[in-house]
Amino acid sequence: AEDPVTPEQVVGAIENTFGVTPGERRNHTKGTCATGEFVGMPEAAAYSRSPLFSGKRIPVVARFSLAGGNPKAPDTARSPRGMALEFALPDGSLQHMTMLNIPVFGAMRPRTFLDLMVASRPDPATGKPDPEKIKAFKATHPDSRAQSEFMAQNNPPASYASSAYYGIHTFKFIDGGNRTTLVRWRFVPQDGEKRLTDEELKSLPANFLEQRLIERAGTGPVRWDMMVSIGEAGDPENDPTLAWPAARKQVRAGTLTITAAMPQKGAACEPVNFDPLVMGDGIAPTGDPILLFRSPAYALSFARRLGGI
Ligand code: HEM
Repeated sequence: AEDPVTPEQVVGAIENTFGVTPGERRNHTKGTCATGEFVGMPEAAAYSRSPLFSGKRIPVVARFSLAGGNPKAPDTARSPRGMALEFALPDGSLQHMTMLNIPVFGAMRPRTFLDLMVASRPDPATGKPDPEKIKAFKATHPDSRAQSEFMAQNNPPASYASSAYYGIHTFKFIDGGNRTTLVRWRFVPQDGEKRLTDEELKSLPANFLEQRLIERAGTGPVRWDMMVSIGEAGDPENDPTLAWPAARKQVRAGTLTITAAMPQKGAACEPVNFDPLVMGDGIAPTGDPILLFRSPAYALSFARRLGGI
């Protein structure tokens, strides 16, 4: 079905809801830079010819973030956390993975995301979103439910280092013989998943995620296992709101190691546009309308912040 929503409308709606911090990202404005490396496993090379899985050490620039355009969002906020990775592949090309700590997204079409931004705009009288508008949004957008349910049942992470991050979209792995496999990937923390308790949600200060990550990386490497689910015929390919059956074959595709973290100002991740469609050979996008929409939306946000707007 035709969806005439434009990146200008959506980025404009994000700006209207959160305000603009000149020179900064329109979304995921609050964040922390990190650096490290990735080493792929031969099991993944059986599905994808990407140099990511060559077994060589691949330098990584990473950025951890809080969703939303508020640069002062409290680290206890019940919003998604992000992990964005840029891999410098041995053949000179780049691979991006721009993930969230939730397994399913809250929109199957850009229109739903736009409607959420409009519904979340603070009421000038209270400075907060109007609960009636949020209620009406939820009632009219069933594709938003899986994400809200997950977030209601799972508190935010205690540290960026103790969270899993999900690619959410379905991607294609392409092997040396041009055979395509549908996959979904996620990064599972070797530190284990630790969430804030209800008590901590009330008592912790606004800023602790950056400091905890810098301290954790200072004590030694922080690692995640990259896990890949292998799709089967009939698995949803173009809908990021639907999970795949848990029984899908799991392949350990590699290990991400973060060795240092630092404030984003002036650090390597700051000027990167983590466009999820930046891909090397051997990995390709599906027709997921959210995945395809993200690229021009990020480009617009990137152009504005580079222009100092
Ligand atoms: C219609 C859907 C979406 C829209 C319009 C949207 C929009 C944006 C925009 C404008 C940015 C800032 C880009 C920049 O200035 O560099 C951003 C950042 C980000 N988005 Fe999305 N997004 C969407 C869906 C998603 C999904 C599905 C994921 C995860 C699977 C995701 C993960 C992230 C992350 C992790 C960042 C921060 C990247 C960084 O650290 O630079 N977004 N998004």
